[in-house]
Amino acid sequence: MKVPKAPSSWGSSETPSKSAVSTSASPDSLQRKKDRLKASLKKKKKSPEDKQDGGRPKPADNKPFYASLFSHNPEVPELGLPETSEPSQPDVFSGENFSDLQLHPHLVANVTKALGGAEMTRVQQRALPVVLAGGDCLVRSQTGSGKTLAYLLPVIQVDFGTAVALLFAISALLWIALIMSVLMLIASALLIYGVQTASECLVLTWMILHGIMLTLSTIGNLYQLIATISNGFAVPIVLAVLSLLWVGVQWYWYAVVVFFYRSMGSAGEPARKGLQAIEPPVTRESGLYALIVVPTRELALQTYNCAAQLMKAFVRLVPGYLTGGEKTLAEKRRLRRGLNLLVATPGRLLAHIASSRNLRLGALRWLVLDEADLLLDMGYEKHVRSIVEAVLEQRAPRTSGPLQTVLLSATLDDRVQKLAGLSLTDPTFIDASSDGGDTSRPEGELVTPGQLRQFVAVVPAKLRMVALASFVLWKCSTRDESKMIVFMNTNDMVDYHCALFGACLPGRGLTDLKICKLHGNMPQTDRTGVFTEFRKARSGLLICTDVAARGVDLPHVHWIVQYTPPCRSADYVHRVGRTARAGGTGAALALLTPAETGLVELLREGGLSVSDMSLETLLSPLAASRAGGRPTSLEEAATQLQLHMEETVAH
Ligand SMILES: Nc1ncnc2c1ncn2[C@@H]1O[C@H](COP(=O)(O)OP(=O)(O)OP(=O)(O)O)[C@@H](O)[C@H]1O
Repeated sequence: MKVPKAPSSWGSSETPSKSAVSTSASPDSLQRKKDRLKASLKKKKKSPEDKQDGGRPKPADNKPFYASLFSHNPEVPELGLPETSEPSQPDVFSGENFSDLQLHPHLVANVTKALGGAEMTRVQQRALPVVLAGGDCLVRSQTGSGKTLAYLLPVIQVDFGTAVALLFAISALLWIALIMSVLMLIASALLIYGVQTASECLVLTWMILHGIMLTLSTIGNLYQLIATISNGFAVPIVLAVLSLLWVGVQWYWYAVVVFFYRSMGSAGEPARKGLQAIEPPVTRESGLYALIVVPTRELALQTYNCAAQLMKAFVRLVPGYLTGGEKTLAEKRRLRRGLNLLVATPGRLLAHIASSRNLRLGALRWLVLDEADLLLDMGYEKHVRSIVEAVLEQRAPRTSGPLQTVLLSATLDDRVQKLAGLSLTDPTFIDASSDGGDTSRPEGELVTPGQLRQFVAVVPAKLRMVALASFVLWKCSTRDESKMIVFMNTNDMVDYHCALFGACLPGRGLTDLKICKLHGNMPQTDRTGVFTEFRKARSGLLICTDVAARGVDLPHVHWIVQYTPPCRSADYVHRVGRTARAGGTGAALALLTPAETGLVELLREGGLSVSDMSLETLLSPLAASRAGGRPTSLEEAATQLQLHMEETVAH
């Protein structure tokens, strides 16, 4: 495999030179190794080629080859962190079920099936009633706590009020009566054809009685007519009332039957109607009712998939998505055919609002701004403002009713509050980001799932790549914990390490490990392919930039590794939030150079509990392996792996 050369900005620190000194980190062992190495070098006479090559030794004659990985490294500071910390129990669930909210049964069934459980998370339990009631809402919650459903369910759902439930029960009973009547008709037909049994005699009796009632009713109506004509009073009034009641029952019956037919796909009058309950029924021609704006393409695709799954039972409703990187013409075609719910990234959405006649916002009832702080971080502030303005301008409130806006954000800084001021009217603030929804929580406090185990390892820059390779070999060879995401800061780093690990690691026992990459410089089709594939996979290694750090939901990820530290402690929280989602377990490791240990202090100040993972622990899986049929030391094993990687790059 062709491995790109290391980008110059970081290549020097990532690719140690091959010199002939090997030491370990502690001063004593360092000295011992130096002595041993000097002794072995004295025995070896330098060849002319060695001299030409700056005096560097060559890995010849089956002699062990030492690189300078363990020498001239800066001192690793003592962080004073505990070695391990016990993860706490997941605190994300509320103890209440989706069915407690009287959502449409089809929707509850869909959600329960999709999630494999019916219990709501805390943010869902707090936000769903507010959003269902139709009010604007500002939601803050920890990563992976299920915010998406907190707004998607009310948009799609139909309220199932008590009165409606009663009517539904009555209509079910009348249905039973109707079915019985049909059965009786069939039975009487059989009777006419000469088939007689005891039950058919009963049917016959019922039919005779029914016939008598109908006859009496007809006579009564006739009598009423005659009596009215002859100016009588008492009898005609009684008969008129009875007649009216009878007509009323007939009409009620008719209404119930009609209602029941309609309720096969929907049910009743909601306090705030979801898409499925709007009258006249929403079809793809009805226009756009719900608009969800998200910052990244992956998140758009993921939210669209979630909506499409929930809307499965409601065949008339059509969801869609618009993201940058897709073909505009295909998107225009999709818009022309009609969509009721649209998930979009801001840039492409605005382009369509400006240029596409088929994207009309006049009927819009729901506007959702998801990951609002990231939208602002990514420089979409102007876009979002223009989108909100276009919505307010194009909507026809008289026909479409009030606009409901939901804004979701991990942080609530001034910028987010300004955006909330622009788009929300008298919003309810829901903070489910900490136990008990403590809204007095300081803004700077970092919240990660309690069940997430977090580690930092201080690793000299030269050793970072081999430490990562060793960690991947260690964790991805065990079946239980073999889905891992590694975050790096640049696209070039992702390309380089993905190609390098893809070439080197399979030969070291990870033959089945799927290694893939994701960054913003890849074609959209590749990005979508990788995202979809890694989502479905039970194991694999994804090397990526922060394009996958926010909002994306990649199930069953066991380890998050931060190969380079994030720019802000909030970004650390988002990265590690790709594991231990929705009450699941997970672990995170940040590799820091001695110069980067300031992050630990930031995390501690933010209230996070991180443990120490030593370099020896990281490399120990290599030392346990056998090279050339004999056990190797930790340094030798690490050096061999490093050289293997260097030679792969060189050839
Ligand atoms: N009630 C629930 N029970 C079990 N799993 C759930 C529940 N609600 C959501 N999930 C699952 O939790 C995962 C995270 O959900 P979601 O992506 O909505 O979280 P989020 O809060 O938006 O995360 P982030 O902050 O990373 O954007 C998804 O896989 C989703 O299917």
